Amino acid sequence: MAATQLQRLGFALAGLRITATRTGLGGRLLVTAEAAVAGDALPPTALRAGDIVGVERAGGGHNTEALLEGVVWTMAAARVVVALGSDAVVPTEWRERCSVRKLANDTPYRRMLQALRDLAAVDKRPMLHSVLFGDAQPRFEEDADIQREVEELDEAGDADQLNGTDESCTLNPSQLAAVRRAVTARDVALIHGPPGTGKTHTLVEVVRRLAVQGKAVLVCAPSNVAVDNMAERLARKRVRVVRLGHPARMLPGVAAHGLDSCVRESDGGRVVADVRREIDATLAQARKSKRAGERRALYAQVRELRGEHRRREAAVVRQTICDAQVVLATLSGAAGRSLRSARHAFDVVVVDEATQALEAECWIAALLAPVLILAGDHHQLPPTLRCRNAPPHSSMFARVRARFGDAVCCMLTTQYRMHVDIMRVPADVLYDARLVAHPSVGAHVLADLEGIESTDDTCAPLVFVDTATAAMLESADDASPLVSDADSRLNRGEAALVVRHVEALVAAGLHPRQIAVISPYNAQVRLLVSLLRPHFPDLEIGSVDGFQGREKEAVVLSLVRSNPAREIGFLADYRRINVAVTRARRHLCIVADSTTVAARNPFLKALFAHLEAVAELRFPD
Ligand SMILES: Nc1ncnc2c1ncn2[C@@H]1O[C@H](COP(=O)(O)OP(=O)(O)OP(=O)(O)O)[C@@H](O)[C@H]1O
Repeated sequence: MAATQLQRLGFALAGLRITATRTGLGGRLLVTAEAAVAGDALPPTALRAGDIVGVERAGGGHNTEALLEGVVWTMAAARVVVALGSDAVVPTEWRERCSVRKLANDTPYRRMLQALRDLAAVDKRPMLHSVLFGDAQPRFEEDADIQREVEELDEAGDADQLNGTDESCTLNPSQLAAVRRAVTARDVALIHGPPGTGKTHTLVEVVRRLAVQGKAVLVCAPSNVAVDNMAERLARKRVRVVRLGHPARMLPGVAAHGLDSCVRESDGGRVVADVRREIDATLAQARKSKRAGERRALYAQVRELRGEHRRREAAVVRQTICDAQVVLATLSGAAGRSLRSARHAFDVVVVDEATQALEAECWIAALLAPVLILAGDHHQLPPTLRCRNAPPHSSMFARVRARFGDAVCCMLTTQYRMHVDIMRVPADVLYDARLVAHPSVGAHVLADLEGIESTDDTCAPLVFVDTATAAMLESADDASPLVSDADSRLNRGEAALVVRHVEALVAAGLHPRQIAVISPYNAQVRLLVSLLRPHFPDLEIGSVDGFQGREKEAVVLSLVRSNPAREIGFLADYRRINVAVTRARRHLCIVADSTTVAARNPFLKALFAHLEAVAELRFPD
């Protein structure tokens, strides 16, 4: 498709001119492109920092060979900066007219496939693999000396916290048990963290203790955000971390711990930077030179310098990785070039959000160390698979847990988020009634917050607006141009009720930033955005799937489905409903048609019975 057509869909920027090139971190060629008319803003686009894109000459849409692949480095109103490979040369004739188009990214897929091939080629199966295949029991250190060391670390950790050298909260008993189990694992350990139970907090402590013991630790997660979260928290605990990955995909605060940045700050890195400057100067000279012979010689010099740059940089990268106590990367990033070429041996690999990773992604991690620690919650949503006919799958975490149960898995049992009424059904039905609310949150409601008026809404942790008698039927989303939304549904009646509820919460004194409006259906999300965003720009409105891992003081949930056939589509996945109802801290309002949705599976049945018994009930007409 031509770049101009793609531009209309938000996937390309056409008619650009290149206004600057310079060598950036990692020897990448940073290309700045602006609108052809100087000073004009770029058209609206869906391109974001971190996207994989191709730079091509204008009209080059049919010739993918003449496309330079790179990553969007920064995006501003008037310019886009793309990081190309260190060997890239942008032909002079592209400079006046070029396009940037988004490319499909099959790297994660290729890396997973490679991990499975590597797994198949393993000669002598390590014990970890035997346990992961279910052929051997997981083992834990029972050696008295090691146990004593673990206890000493408990005491040292507590002392840090008491002395104020560690600003974080102490570990509760289930967290402490999970930490002890994880640091004594000889092959695999699982940490099961239901919503709000401090899974990441616990995992950070596991990693810190392993680092103190002198173990080389690799920390992974399926998403960049989850990796950055771990990196930030570990750095705050003064653990020496290095975060692998493209800086354009890291949170701004984490980029300082990025490999590029660590390399740049090192002595060897400064020499590399000198070589880079020499490359830029020689390139500029070559571009200016009018004599073909001289130009050829200068380009040859650039090639040589680039070789030297690569060699020196590889050595500094290797050293930086070896010097770090903890290396962090996405699961896919762990299969990338920097780690492969560093050939660094890790003692332990830790994977956060492991239930959001595909089994094959987890094998990337499992191939990199003899001990694997996975943390997650198999009762929340698994990764999204775009293939409609994909067979049902479970994560490595869920599979290993099903095989070995409590022999391998420690569950965190105190949650620090929800009022007990909000927590009750997930706690009883999914978490074996073992989940309890910490006293600091168990009874909290919105009215306890400063400046919030006491109303029926702000004093109620649970409100159920039942549309069963109101004939508010769902409809299909005919307006969406996207094929993927063909099955999406909306419900205008529910949307109006959601608007009314948000208005009431704001009138009682809540800041819109303290509220989230969520729905399982994208069409309903779009409708709610159109109704609410103009009045409440700070209100967060999104899909249930996109809100996993997040929380707000108040959540308004619209379940949408209302039809005579009582079809509930993907609401039937109890994990989606679990995520939806466990995001609120003090107030959850559910807008739904009980006749359509209730009693369709044991979880929904228990949820609606609980709503009828405990929630503040409303019946709109
Ligand atoms: N032992 C503790 N004492 C006091 N507060 C705690 C403790 N452990 C965790 N918390 C608090 O609980 C909240 C959730 O912690 P964290 O972000 O680690 O949880 P999580 O389980 O990773 O979250 P999610 O449910 O989003 O996966 C944080 O505000 C954290 O400070």
